[in-house]
Amino acid sequence: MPDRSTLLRVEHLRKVYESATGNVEAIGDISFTMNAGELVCIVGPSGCGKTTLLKCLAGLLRPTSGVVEMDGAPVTGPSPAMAVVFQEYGRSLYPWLTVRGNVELPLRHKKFSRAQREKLVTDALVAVGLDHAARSHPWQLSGGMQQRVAIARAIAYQPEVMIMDEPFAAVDAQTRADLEDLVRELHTSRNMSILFVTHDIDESVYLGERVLVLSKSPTWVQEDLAIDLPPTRDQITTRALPRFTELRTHVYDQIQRAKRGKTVDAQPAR
Ligand SMILES: Nc1ncnc2c1ncn2[C@@H]1O[C@H](COP(=O)(O)OP(=O)(O)OP(=O)(O)O)[C@@H](O)[C@H]1O
Repeated sequence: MPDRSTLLRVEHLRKVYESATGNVEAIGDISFTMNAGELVCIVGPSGCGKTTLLKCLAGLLRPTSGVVEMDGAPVTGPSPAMAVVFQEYGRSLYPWLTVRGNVELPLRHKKFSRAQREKLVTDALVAVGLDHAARSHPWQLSGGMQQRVAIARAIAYQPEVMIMDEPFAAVDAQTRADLEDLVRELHTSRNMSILFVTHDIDESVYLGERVLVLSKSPTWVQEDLAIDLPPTRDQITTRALPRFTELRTHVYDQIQRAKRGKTVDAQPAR
């Protein structure tokens, strides 16, 4: 039985960027919770503050006000409980290290024996289907394979939550579908808690157990939608389900309303 206790709590989060040319209120007032073992997707109009939100959650940016808590403790800086996978895999991997070296690097800050480290790295590379490429360098791999390395690095780190910021935006459609299935597989087989930010409405519905739809900036949570699709998902059959179409249409409609700045009645997707 998966553990479904509260993992992440965000309450009245607000972020204002201050600069000489004026202040930008990126996040108005965001509150939500995420349970351990959940896969939650976040979508919203372009520029609505998704990246700002993730940086605040990951302790990379200090909120102007409000609270972010992991396991009941306030997040005040980068936390070993979280691993972040960014869109720009090219810039997040070290070209002079091998695939294995890249995955192993963050583990050097944890108190593992060499044997434990090697086991974690091998296990993570197997999980992403890259054990055969352990001795290659990132620049010898395709974009999709490089993003798998970044994901392996996050898995090996054994975070309590993996935070992904539009991780597949820069890969081709076929690779993207494979990587989406990898994320689903990590979630279902390892019970990984994943917070996944995407521009792509279909991707959010295909992946998520919940989709948080954000308003336009200054941002709040316009809808917290339960995705009641079967947990075993498949690119062809799941996307062909009438319920998939209903849900993606509903999210699309919410985002159109968000762009127009309309207040939305929390109509369930029926
Ligand atoms: N460092 C900064 N200084 C000032 N304003 C910023 C800064 N970073 C982001 N912003 C502003 O905050 C708002 C939200 O930006 P953010 O990048 O978080 O949105 P996003 O939803 O991730 O964008 P996109 O959909 O384009 O990926 C935007 O108006 C942006 O211009």
